[in-house]
Amino acid sequence: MEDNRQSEAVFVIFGSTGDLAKRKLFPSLYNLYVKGLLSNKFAVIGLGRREWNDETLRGVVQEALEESNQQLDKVDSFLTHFSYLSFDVTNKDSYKGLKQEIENKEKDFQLPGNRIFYMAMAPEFFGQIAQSIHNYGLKETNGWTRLVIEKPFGTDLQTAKVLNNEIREAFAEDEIYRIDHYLGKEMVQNIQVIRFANAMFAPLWNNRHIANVQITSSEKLGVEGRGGYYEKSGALRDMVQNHMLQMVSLLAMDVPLQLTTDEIRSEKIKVLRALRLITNDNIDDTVVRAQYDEGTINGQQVPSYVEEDNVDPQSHTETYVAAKLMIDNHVWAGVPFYIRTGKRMAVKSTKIVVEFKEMPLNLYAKEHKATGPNLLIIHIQPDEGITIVLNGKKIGSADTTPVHLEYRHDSEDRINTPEAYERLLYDCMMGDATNFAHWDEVSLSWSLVDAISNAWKESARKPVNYRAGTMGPKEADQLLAGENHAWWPVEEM
Ligand SMILES: NC(=O)C1=CN([C@@H]2O[C@H](COP(=O)(O)OP(=O)(O)OC[C@H]3O[C@@H](n4cnc5c(N)ncnc54)[C@H](OP(=O)(O)O)[C@@H]3O)[C@@H](O)[C@H]2O)C=CC1
Ligand SMILES: O=C1O[C@H](COP(=O)(O)O)[C@@H](O)[C@H](O)[C@H]1O
Repeated sequence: MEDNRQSEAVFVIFGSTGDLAKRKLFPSLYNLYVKGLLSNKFAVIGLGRREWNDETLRGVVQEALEESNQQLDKVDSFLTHFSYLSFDVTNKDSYKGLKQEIENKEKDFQLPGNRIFYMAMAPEFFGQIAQSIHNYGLKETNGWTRLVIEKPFGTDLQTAKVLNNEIREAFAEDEIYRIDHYLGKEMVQNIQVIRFANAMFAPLWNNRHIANVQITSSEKLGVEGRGGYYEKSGALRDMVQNHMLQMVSLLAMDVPLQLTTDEIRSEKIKVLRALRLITNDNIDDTVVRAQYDEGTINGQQVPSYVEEDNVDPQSHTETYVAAKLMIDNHVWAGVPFYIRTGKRMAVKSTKIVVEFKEMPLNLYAKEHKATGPNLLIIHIQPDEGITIVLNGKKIGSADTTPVHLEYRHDSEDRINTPEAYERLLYDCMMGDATNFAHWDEVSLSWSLVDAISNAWKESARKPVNYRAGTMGPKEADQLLAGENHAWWPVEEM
């Protein structure tokens, strides 16, 4: 039985009139409510500058639930927990009204004083909001207080440090929950179970048996009206700094002493510390940056990146990154971790392929030349599951053939699979920060990303182009070819 007392809290959503709140936060809270994981004792205070009232917000929440195809049988009681306060985060006087509103809701719903402040707003406000929460006494309560912060956490190491210092003046590290929604995905969370709960993988998980690891996160979508943001971010900051490096660290971390937040984070941090630095000297051999050209997606002609709204026609912003990352430690020396991510690619897919080394002497390979390496494929999205690729005998023949052992979640499992945000909100209520990024992870990731970004500034090479609707530029194939490796065709797996 889950401990519902932990979820007896006020959720204060800064930016409740925005896109994230509507598409992700309201449906996730509702799912938790329907599943009984959110106690009946909770209140949500939505904030935004718009002159809305409680009814307007409740109407928007209801619309959000209808759009996300929820069963609406509990919606009326759910909505009674929502209220709205018109609020400008830059106006200090607003916080006095917010304090009063929180206290009123705590009285109305008989809450013990637990408060979650969720920043679903543009990052330039994060520091200021955290400090005002502290300065205006919103943390003075008999319960706990937690701060949930959306990405991006800074735009480089320097800005991330400034932001972190501002936040840390108001909240302790263990009160801060930095969202990386990939850490809420079912199969990303499954990486540790696959690795640490299976005798068949644990002894093989090192440079003696693994040839390379490939992580692909491809999207069909373009920048979808976010050109202004994306111009400054590019795929490097948008996807690599957070989601891709989080997956690398989960795949390469050593076995933690225990499954606690501190132990797991500490092992992940060691991986990030061991990442080989990228410099002007090795950038051209280790990282490929590219930008999409026009092309065809789902049978429709789509424009090139530089023709998108709010994008400079001369832009050099990368919409695709592929990189060969080396982890300079005892376990992984010599094993490339290849990552690639991009917009306007052939498929929407996130997959991890672990390629095992060939046997020293494989008699069948010699005879039949048809054996391939063993693979472990972790399907993160849209399909969820794992595939193990082995060599087997072709039935009725002496030839060998690849055999796929598949486990995919069936449709019933998938209906019950919570969305990433739902899991993360739940973890935050329970005080479990394991699947949130610690400051050390954020800062180490920024160090690598800054090194790449600086080397790009110095490099004579500009981004290459790839046609929209493809799996990226040929240069990304060359990145692997030098090591006699090739990208596995995730679009067909
Ligand atoms: N949308 C998404 O899918 C994702 C978003 N994120 C992150 O989530 C955060 C929010 O994104 P998103 O919802 O898309 O952004 P939106 O632009 O849709 O919403 C911004 C929100 O901020 C509020 N706001 C802006 N200025 C003020 C102010 N001075 N005082 C009070 N409220 C203000 C707006 O309310 P009003 O206009 O009423 O003032 C609105 O509710 C960002 O950090 C983004 O990077 C991360 C991953 C995915
Ligand atoms: O954080 C982000 O992630 C999405 C991709 O998320 P996914 O869960 O659909 O794989 C990406 O589209 C967006 O640009 C980025 O900000």
